[in-house]
Amino acid sequence: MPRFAANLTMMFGEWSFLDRFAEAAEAGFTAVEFLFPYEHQPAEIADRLERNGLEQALFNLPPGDWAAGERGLAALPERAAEFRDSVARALDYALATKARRLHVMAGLAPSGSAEAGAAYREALRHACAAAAPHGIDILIEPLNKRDMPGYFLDDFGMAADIIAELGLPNLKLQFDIYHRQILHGDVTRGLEALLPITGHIQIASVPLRQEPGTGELDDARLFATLDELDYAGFVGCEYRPRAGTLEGLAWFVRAPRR
Ligand SMILES: O=C(O)C(=O)[C@@H](O)CO
Ligand SMILES: [Mg+2]
Repeated sequence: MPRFAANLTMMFGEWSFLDRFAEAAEAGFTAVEFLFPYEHQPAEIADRLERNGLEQALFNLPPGDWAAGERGLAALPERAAEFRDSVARALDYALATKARRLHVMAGLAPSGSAEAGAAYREALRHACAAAAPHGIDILIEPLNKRDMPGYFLDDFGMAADIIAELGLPNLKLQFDIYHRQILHGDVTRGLEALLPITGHIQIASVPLRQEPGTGELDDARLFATLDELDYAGFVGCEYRPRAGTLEGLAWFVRAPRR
């Protein structure tokens, strides 16, 4: 069974953000992820991880003005300086929390735009160079067009091509099974083909983005497939509980504590 990371942005919303760490540990999780830690000091997050014996699997770089609809900066040529600042800020948090993976959001830009493509590649080169000395991977995640209309990285083939083209050892794919199913389907073959370049996996039911096992995919079989493929990374539980986080955990198989 893969090692699951509770997504503290979507799960445990019944508690305040800092209290979600203890609740996740109590529920049996040994790792967590979330979108953004930036409303709290790095030391506060590190303390919650330490106190609850949790590993920080992943979080995102600052995405620009999220409340105003921004969804990342990397593919926005006019925001290159701000993007570089966001890399430094995220690395401060990654070092404090011992996170080994950072998700770089591309932003809203036409997928076919040469200018956006060039800015994106330059941004990824910069992020990977800054993260590499710390043993940190930079992840890119294709997002489906229904949840994230206008998002630059909207295709798994495009992500794989960019990773191959840049050839950076710490640039990896964030394979979100929910987005994969909506964008392309063919999830098992996708995992088989892309696992060598995958640094993180996420799961949610399709189409409602709720608990695994409640949608159109056979999630238990996909977890077995990950075991068969010797996937040793995390599976982030990036779903919105249907009727309470704890009430919806019947699907969850606790990993032995490491
Ligand atoms: O939406 C997702 O899926 C994510 O993983 C986020 O980090 C980006 O919105
Ligand atoms: Mg995701």
